[in-house]
Amino acid sequence: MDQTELLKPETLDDLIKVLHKIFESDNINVEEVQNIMEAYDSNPQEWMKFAKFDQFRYTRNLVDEGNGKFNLMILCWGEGHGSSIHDHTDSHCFMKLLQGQLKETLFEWPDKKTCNMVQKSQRILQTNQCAYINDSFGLHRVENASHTECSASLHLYSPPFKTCQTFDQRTGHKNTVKMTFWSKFGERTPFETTVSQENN
Ligand SMILES: N[C@@H](CS(=O)O)C(=O)O
Ligand SMILES: [Fe+2]
Repeated sequence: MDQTELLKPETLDDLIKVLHKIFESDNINVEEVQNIMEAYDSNPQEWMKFAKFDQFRYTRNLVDEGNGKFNLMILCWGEGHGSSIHDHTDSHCFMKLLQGQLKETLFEWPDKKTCNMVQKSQRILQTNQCAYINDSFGLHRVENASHTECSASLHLYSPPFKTCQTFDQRTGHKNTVKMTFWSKFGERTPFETTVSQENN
């Protein structure tokens, strides 16, 4: 067993250190990363400085650039906020709930004849749970279905990516969209670089 599997990260900083160690290798064990992320008990005091909410849509807040191997970010979901149906640009995507709940709906990749997109499954992710997806699993949409509670999730993408494809649920038509950060390392990103955010 790899040594990192035995460690429980006590803080977010601890978790980031362990992730750096794991991603030094080019062979990623998905289950190992998922277990480590799940083992961290979310402590809002440790991540509050990154969690910047917007009134209208979910925000992406960069926490760590993982030595170029991964991007770690906190997504902040106000009541009713959700993403469009999208892919993950051939990257690994880990998603750990830090606060509240999120509903994840999986879809099949549309084929040429498809009009309405085919829904595969749906689940509710609970605080501290860590989900995983890559393009071979299909596409997903994530929503904070609550009308009274906001949610926050910690996402790790490896390798990092700057665009993804979004899909129209009724037609299957796709668009490439830029993905931008609402804040980086706790500082609000200047306005010019956030105008094209379109996935939310
Ligand atoms: N993959 C999405 C968030 S989610 O809906 O999984 C993003 O990075 O913005
Ligand atoms: Fe996603």
